[in-house]
Amino acid sequence: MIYLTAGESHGPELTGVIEGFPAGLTLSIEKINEKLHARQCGYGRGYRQKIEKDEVKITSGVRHGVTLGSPITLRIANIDHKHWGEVMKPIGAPDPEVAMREVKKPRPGHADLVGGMKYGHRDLRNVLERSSARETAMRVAIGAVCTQLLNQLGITIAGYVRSIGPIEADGERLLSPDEIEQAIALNDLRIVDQDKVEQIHEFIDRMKKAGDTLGGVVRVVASNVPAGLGSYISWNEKLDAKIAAAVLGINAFKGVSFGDGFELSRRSGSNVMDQIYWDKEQGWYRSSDHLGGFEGGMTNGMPIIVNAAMKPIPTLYKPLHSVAIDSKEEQKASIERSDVTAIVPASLIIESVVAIELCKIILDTFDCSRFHRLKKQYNDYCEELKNY
Ligand SMILES: Cc1cc2nc3c(=O)[nH]c(=O)nc-3n(C[C@H](O)[C@H](O)[C@H](O)COP(=O)(O)O)c2cc1C
Ligand SMILES: C=C(O[C@@H]1CC(C(=O)O)=C[C@@H](OP(=O)(O)O)[C@H]1O)C(=O)O
Repeated sequence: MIYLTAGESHGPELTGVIEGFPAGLTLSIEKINEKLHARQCGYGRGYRQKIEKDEVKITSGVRHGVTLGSPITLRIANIDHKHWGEVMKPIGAPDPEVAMREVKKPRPGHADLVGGMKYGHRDLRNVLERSSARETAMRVAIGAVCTQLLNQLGITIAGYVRSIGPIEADGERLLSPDEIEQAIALNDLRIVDQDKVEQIHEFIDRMKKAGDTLGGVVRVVASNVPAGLGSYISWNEKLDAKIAAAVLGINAFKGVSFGDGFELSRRSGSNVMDQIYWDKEQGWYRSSDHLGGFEGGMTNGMPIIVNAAMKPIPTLYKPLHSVAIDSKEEQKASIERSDVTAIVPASLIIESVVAIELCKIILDTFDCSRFHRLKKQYNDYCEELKNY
């Protein structure tokens, strides 16, 4: 399976194409739209989310709700485009009467300056529009398609927020996907610790007033994943490495770890390795999951635990030092409408890219032309593992 996304933040729409997805999978549009809606929520988001109402339109690869095996095309309209029609029209010369809302003062932490230097753009809007995390709406839609395939194989994935800026809001133990779903349904921060909600709201409000921004850490847990996905044979077959690349492919993500993460490096081996057990009922299992479900680049049958760290949002309403690209005058960076923090939607976005990578490896490992056959092979494989 491969996929591609296209579209500018204030252009007419986002487009995604998935190729190599099996025929015969029943797909729910409602479930895709639920994820898109969830990505728009979360305390700390900016005004743009009040304008958009993300909904997917499927224009190929699905008929009467069932996948055909042909490329699936997904489209999401940018409602905000109506305010940017002349500035962002794909074809036709710009109207000299309309201000083009050019961006000339690159924002530190954004792709603005380097993107302009590399591609020769003199209006940094040409960089900003595609480097914007608006694109993640499409990755969530693609992730939602992949999640439906995984769910039908019994695999579940859930993401939540572990910390926002300096404030920790983590559960003490590893929660089950159901517990995570329940916990995050209770607040607009996707945090497990309900007692911290007020404190974090106040902190985000304070940052907003100060013209500053926040990042955070999220965790995604994938459960009921069979052992042996990925391979130790070559570096580029290691599934943990593929997931890490997918996570760092999300705007503003700067760190990724598995299981107990960097903390593992401070402990002795006896406190890190997940000891091996077997019983007739469940076959092979471990008594702990410090390593986050990976050994030798392969899943080991324990839940996959991915932690991912997001830097603060780079656009500041109290802007930082910059230099105008034409005049070379020292100036404050441009201000574009912005979120204070996007760590809440980010937990769902990371969930989505983990789903995409898991789906890809499953489709690479088993016969992917027909879902029914894939499922049979997959179940046989799981049975074989149990009897090893
Ligand atoms: C869901 C989400 C929303 C974001 N919203 C904003 C925003 O409103 N303003 C902003 O400056 N950056 C925002 N970002 C981060 C930038 O897109 C990102 O930092 C920038 O493209 C530079 O890429 P890099 O941080 O990966 O180097 C957002 C990121 C995500 C994942
Ligand atoms: C549009 C989304 O996020 C955008 C990501 C983003 C950025 O620079 O990454 C900047 C902001 O764009 P705008 O200036 O249009 O408000 C965010 O709103 C979205 O998540 O749907």
